[in-house]
Amino acid sequence: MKRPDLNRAVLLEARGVSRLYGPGKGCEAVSLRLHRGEVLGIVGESGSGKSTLLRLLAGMERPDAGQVIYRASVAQGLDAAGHEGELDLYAIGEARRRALLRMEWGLVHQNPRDGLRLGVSAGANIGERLMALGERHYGQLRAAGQDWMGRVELDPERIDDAPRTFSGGMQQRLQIARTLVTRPNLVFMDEPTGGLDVSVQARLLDMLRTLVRELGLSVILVTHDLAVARLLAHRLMVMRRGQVVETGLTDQILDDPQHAYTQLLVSSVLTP
Ligand SMILES: Nc1ncnc2c1ncn2[C@@H]1O[C@H](COP(=O)(O)OP(=O)(O)OP(=O)(O)O)[C@@H](O)[C@H]1O
Repeated sequence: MKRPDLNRAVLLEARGVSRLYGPGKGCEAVSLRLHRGEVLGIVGESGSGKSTLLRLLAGMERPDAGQVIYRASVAQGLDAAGHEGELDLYAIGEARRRALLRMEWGLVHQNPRDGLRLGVSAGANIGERLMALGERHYGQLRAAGQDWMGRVELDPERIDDAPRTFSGGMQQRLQIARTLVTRPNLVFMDEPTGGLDVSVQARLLDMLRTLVRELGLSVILVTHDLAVARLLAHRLMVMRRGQVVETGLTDQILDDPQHAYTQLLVSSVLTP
């Protein structure tokens, strides 16, 4: 991925967030900044705390300490100066937090079944998020469903089919369409290609890369797969036992890791 413009405004910021389930288990005093239009990859071996951090950042689990700040004004492309539009995620109410996730953010789960509604059609899965934003016109909802099925390389003719009739890779594509149709200001992805066959993974990754670039998405990406991180992320944060051990541009981290743990990770010794 191209070198990002680090002068871009900060969209999401974590200040010393912690959530520990036991010593070294969870996430401890993590600070980070995600700039608008940037993909930040959080990498580390299984159990290093990546998913815990993602839940804290996405407003799904309250940290024991620290703050998560979302700059709504930056999301809307407005001036980043001042504190206007700055939301302290855990100081606002639960309803507002949930609304953010529904209306402004997107979440791609590792398992598409966690992100889809299996009882309704593919088209309804895509249209539903638009309806939450106020779109009521049936023809437009259907057109958006077909358009997005095409964009994620699903056959638009299958718009009325239930997701459970799709393969795992197709379900993941549908989940991505459902997430991105509303053009979210911030997207969280948790192992988006995990659990799929290698050949299916490669195509999906290629498609995701294109969408991220075309839409200029701001993404927090959790993955243990360094090949996925290499392809999608501008910057990486390496976690070990709940702490950040190294942060930097993706190519720097992967080609010239400084920390001994990152060196092991990159040399594949620790990757499953
Ligand atoms: N709700 C919870 N209650 C107790 N322990 C938890 C909970 N969630 C996570 N943990 C523990 O915290 C540690 C970090 O887990 P986490 O899922 O964040 O790691 P991860 O890097 O995402 O790993 P994986 O890739 O395997 O999901 C693990 O030891 C896990 O067992």
